[in-house]
Amino acid sequence: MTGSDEDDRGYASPPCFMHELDPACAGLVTNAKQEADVKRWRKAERERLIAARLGLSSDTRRTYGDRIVEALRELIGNPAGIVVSAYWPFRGEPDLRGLFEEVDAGGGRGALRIVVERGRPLIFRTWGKGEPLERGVWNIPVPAGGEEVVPDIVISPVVGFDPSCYRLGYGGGFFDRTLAALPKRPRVLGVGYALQAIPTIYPQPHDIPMDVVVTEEGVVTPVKRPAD
Ligand SMILES: Nc1nc2c(c(=O)[nH]1)N(C=O)[C@@H](CNc1ccc(C(=O)N[C@@H](CCC(=O)O)C(=O)O)cc1)CN2
Ligand SMILES: Nc1ncnc2c1ncn2[C@@H]1O[C@H](COP(=O)(O)OP(=O)(O)OP(=O)(O)O)[C@@H](O)[C@H]1O
Repeated sequence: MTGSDEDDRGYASPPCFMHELDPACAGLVTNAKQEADVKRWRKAERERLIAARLGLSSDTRRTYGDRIVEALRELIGNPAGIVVSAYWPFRGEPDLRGLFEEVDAGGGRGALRIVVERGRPLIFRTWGKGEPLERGVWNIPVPAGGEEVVPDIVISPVVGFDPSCYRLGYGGGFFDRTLAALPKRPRVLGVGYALQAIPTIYPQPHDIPMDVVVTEEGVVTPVKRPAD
């Protein structure tokens, strides 16, 4: 159909009406793309960092884990009357299980985290050395009994961390959902090896920074962020 109005306009594609959109809505389009980019980047970065961690020999991981426990002992201080949530290590995470005995001996309570369901916050149940465990989601051992508690201190293993102490985890969103849902914000002590330090995790609105991160090299405190 030559000579139609269409041809006379001379455009190769329909005009863009983006400028007529509500700017907030146009922003959503950009944010959705950014979010997808960050998700893709995080997935690749998790794989790289977990592989690097598993690349450490078990002897090295044990030595580093012992140093991390020493620093945590200082940070926790007197555990009398408080609930400290540690974790059951997997995929090469530092093994801090000795802390459960120390916390109990000092008059505190140790607790383990439990995945109730994907997309839901974690819950915490008390656990002490020798008490029964059962297999939870992803086969992570969880207390078979114990009492549901709100921890005063949460020791959180990282896959990666940045200078602002933002945490990259396994991608379930459990950490941030749990902190957002707790009735009282606990002290959050991240733990990892120094090789898990990255320049940024590209923090998203849901990401909540940790108070400190402990590695075999010492304690990282967050650099001030512009919003502070
Ligand atoms: N030792 C330990 N226990 C813990 C945690 C932890 O970080 N370390 N978690 C701390 O919060 C929770 C478990 N978090 C997990 C989250 C995701 C996957 C996981 O395997 N995810 C999928 C991919 C998910 C995705 O990208 O959508 C996978 O790797 O195949 C495993 C554990 C509770 N218990
Ligand atoms: N408070 C929240 N409310 C709703 N969704 C959330 C919340 N926190 C995280 N998510 C969602 O969970 C997904 C994974 O988040 P993120 O990449 O921060 O996981 P992660 O911190 O690496 O994982 P994990 O905490 O399980 O170790 C994201 O798509 C995010 O939108």
